[in-house]
Amino acid sequence: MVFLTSLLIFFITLVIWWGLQDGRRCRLFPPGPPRIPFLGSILSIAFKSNVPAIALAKLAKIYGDVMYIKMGMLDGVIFSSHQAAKEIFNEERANDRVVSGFVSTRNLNKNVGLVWSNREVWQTLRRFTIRTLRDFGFGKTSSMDVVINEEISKFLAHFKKILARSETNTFIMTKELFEMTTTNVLWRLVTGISYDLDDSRMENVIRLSNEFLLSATNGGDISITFPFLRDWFPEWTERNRQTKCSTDLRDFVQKLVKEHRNSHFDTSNPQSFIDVFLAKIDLNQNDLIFNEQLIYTLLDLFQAGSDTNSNTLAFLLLYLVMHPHVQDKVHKEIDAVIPKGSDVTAELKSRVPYCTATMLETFRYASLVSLTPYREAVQDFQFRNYVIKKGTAIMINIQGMHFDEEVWGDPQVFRPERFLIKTEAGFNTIDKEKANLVMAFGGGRRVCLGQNLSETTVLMYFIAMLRNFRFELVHGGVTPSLLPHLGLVYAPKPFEVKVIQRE
Ligand code: HEM
Repeated sequence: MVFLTSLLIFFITLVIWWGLQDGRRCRLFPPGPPRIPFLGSILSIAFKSNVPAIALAKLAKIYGDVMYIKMGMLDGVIFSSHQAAKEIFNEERANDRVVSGFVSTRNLNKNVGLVWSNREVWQTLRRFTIRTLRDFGFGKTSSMDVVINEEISKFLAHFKKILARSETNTFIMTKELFEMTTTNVLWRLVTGISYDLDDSRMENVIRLSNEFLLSATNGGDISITFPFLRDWFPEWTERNRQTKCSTDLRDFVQKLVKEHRNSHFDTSNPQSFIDVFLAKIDLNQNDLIFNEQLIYTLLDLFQAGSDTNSNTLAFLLLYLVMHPHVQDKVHKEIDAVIPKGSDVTAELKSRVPYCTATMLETFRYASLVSLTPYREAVQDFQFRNYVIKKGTAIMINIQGMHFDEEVWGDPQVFRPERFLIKTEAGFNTIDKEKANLVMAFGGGRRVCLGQNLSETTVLMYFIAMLRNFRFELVHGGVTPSLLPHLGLVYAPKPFEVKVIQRE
């Protein structure tokens, strides 16, 4: 009994001591939910929602748009309003990425690639990549149109073959449908290669990339909140799976570069991004450009670009199936604006406001990347009246902002009309102010490098698909779920759909 009482007193003293220390440590930090030893605020988050970004958005309504959060061993500040995001995007001391947990596993603890590199390496590679890809047509509407249209034609033929196999014209829609074709668009611009849509080697590589992206959570991933658990329980914490996927993906890219060097490579006449990179390596003009950086840059472009566009298109079809009146309006606009037999071009964008609004609403509603990949405070700095300490993770809650009732009014409703305003002449046009509130691609100096390509690809595939088909719920079938598979990039759950070929 004496022993138990002493233990209880010891425990209570320890908790009080911890509380005092914690209060002193966090005195100047932004406000946040209560913390307990070891777990921090994890329970407060878990009680709010099983979707971390939604839970954090609910807490932000209580504690404010700049909120301190302790998750296990991670100190983080969550930015939950457009104003707060804008302010932190301008903060030079919050531009680095946090490199730990699954990121360290993937990048072997090195400062490499585009997405998770920092400082000079990131600056050099980002500048070089944007410039070189632009030379190969990336971001230039006319060249992208040609590539995308060729891939769309291949894809439509492939899709019709899939449909022909079904007597009832129904099939299970998965995000895989668009993966190969949208990866081809990107990969052609980066490597010059376009794969067959049933190429099994590429299918396998895309599967590995998916597996990696779905193995981690966006917001409080255990590999970052309790990094030591990765060494103790590599299977349970997904470390083994992530190591395997990363090794296999690296092997694929290494082989690709080798094949490229052996077969296509001519320094004087570069045909793709890889060629220019290899030429730079050979000239050794910049000691930040070397083989390993090429491997990780390609890996980053591949992983950042393959799942994102295809998942967006799958989400888009899901929303159209669930909202047939939106699909009717899309069809009406396409039929009125695009003559039969003509190509779908990016230039059309200004003439299809309803389709553009539907795409924007999809970016908002799907919130594919729910929180921006964590950034890190590289030194202590003052933000509003608070101090953000060196090493704090900076998280911008994209999904939270996309579902903020004060901004959108009815965020749970899929309603493209929210992005439209009428011109004086009575035509619909995109409300630019509203469109700028869609944060799907992040912002500031680390804004998504593929935004332009994505918007063009998604819009052109969307129009091409809807011009040819109508998508409907299967009568008597299971109602599709709007809830996504969680992961670093959200994915729609498979759903059954009936496809009707349009005249
Ligand atoms: C629907 C499609 C896409 C979405 C929603 C998306 C979203 C994002 C987001 C939220 C970020 C983080 C930005 C930040 O920290 O502020 C990002 C970064 C990035 N994205 Fe995308 N992305 C998409 C497509 C692509 C494509 C097609 C590419 C390929 C070129 C790409 C390449 C990158 C790269 C390289 C970064 C890292 C940028 C940096 O840290 O400097 N993304 N993306």
